Amino acid sequence: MLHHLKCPKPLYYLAANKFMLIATTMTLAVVILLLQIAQQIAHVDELLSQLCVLRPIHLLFSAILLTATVTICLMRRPRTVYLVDYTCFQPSSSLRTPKARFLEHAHLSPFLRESTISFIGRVLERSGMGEETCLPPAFNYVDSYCCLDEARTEAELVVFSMIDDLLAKTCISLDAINVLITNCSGFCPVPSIADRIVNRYKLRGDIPIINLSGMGCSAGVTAVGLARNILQVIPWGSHVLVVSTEILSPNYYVGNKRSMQLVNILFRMGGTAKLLSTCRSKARFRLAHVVRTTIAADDSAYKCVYQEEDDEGNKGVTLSKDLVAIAGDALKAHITAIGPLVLPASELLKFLLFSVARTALRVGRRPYIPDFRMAFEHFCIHVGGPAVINSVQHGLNLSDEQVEPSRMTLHRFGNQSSASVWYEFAYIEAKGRMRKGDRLWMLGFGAGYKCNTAVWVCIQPSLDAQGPWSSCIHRYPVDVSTDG
Ligand SMILES: CC(C)(COP(=O)(O)OP(=O)(O)OC[C@H]1O[C@@H](n2cnc3c(N)ncnc32)[C@H](O)[C@@H]1OP(=O)(O)O)[C@@H](O)C(=O)NCCC(=O)NCCSC(=O)CC(=O)O
Repeated sequence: MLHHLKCPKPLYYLAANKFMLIATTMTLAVVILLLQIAQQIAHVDELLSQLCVLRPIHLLFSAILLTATVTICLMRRPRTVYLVDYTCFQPSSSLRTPKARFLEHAHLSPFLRESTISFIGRVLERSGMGEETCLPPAFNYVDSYCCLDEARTEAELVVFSMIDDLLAKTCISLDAINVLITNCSGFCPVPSIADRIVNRYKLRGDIPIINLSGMGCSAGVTAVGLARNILQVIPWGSHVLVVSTEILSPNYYVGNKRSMQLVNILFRMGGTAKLLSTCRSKARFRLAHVVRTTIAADDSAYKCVYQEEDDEGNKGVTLSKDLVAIAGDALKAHITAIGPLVLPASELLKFLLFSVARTALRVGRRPYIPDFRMAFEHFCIHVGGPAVINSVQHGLNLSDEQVEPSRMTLHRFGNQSSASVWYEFAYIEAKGRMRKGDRLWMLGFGAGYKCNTAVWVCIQPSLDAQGPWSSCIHRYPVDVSTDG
């Protein structure tokens, strides 16, 4: 993905600036310190005699000034945001859709041509998905008509069950939830999903609610970033409930355009609920960074995941064949922003030296790709499809073990849009791989086109963290190299 990366110049400048800043600050600090020591030695007697003439009122003013300065500095410092806990929707086995059933349904469809059905079969085999991924009941209807009630039922099933689990897990009272944020890209009923949550749980009347739609698969990270920003300005210790899902029933595509059928093939049910707070007492993770990059200004990037109607008027979402390359461009722009925040100085220095040498020697060698394995112990890469995962793996030089959570989530659950990265998070925890102090990179890609990051640092690993993997973690990892 990043091999066509020519020269991420901004990263070079940022690395150079960072070093210049560190070097200048350190030099200045040393010079000031030396000057002060020299002055003190020379004037120590003078200083002592001046201190003797200081009146108590001077000392009082100095103390007030110092306290005020420290208080202002502390107040202006951004508050740290924590993840109290999270839950993932665990679909019932009755919703399981083996590939044979999916294909049989395609055969029964009065709308699909033979060539479309054989395309579905080919892609299913190469999709990296197993036999246990789940779809809503509407996907089994032969006429594939989905009414609003059906879509609402799916939304309520997913959203209520994961919120119930989160309330039980965190023991938080409903009155302690101060803000609610939901994100669901393709199903935007009136009233919104967020309103339905307030209605179901009878949340307090002054709760601000935000409902994000049309924001694609990276919107889960967007919602976390929004929660972080809101937590900066509401009373300390408040809680924000963030709910991320994709509701599939109303978005089933019934036509024969291949790039629109791909969404039916790859996307599966899923959702997550998270509780964020500025209070650390019960938190399990600290939110270290949220960084968002959009390349929507570029026309092909804007149109590479695009909701539209085909020639016969069937609504669906087109996935462009260029999507993987465009995701690469978004990632390239993104690492320019995230690199200087997370990479150790040694890695930035290496990058700087390679870039200088490359420019000075004018060699057309591949640029140095920073080693993000030095910044993170765990990686949760959006489960876009096998081609997306492979390409991020190669682009960032990650090992098979580092992308294992992504491949296994694709195998067990399919592409669950913005919720996918949380099933990967749960996979790492269910495998018992999370340790105190570990850093996790959550990397979302989505329509727009966007690439978003959330970085989490583990405060307290869970002792019982099976989550959505409880019934199957012992069977994972599975070998997906033979699929297709
Ligand atoms: C679809 C695949 C699983 C197929 O895997 P393969 O290893 O077989 O690859 P392949 O390229 O040979 O593709 C097999 C067949 O699918 C066709 N094909 C592939 N991509 C296509 C597309 N976008 N539109 C139409 N056809 C497509 C090929 O032409 C080929 O057809 P033939 O067999 O006739 O030659 C993979 O290409 C993949 O993971 N693609 C990325 C899927 C994607 O876009 N995910 C993002 C979802 S959106 C999302 O999650 C959020 C976001 O990122 O925005």
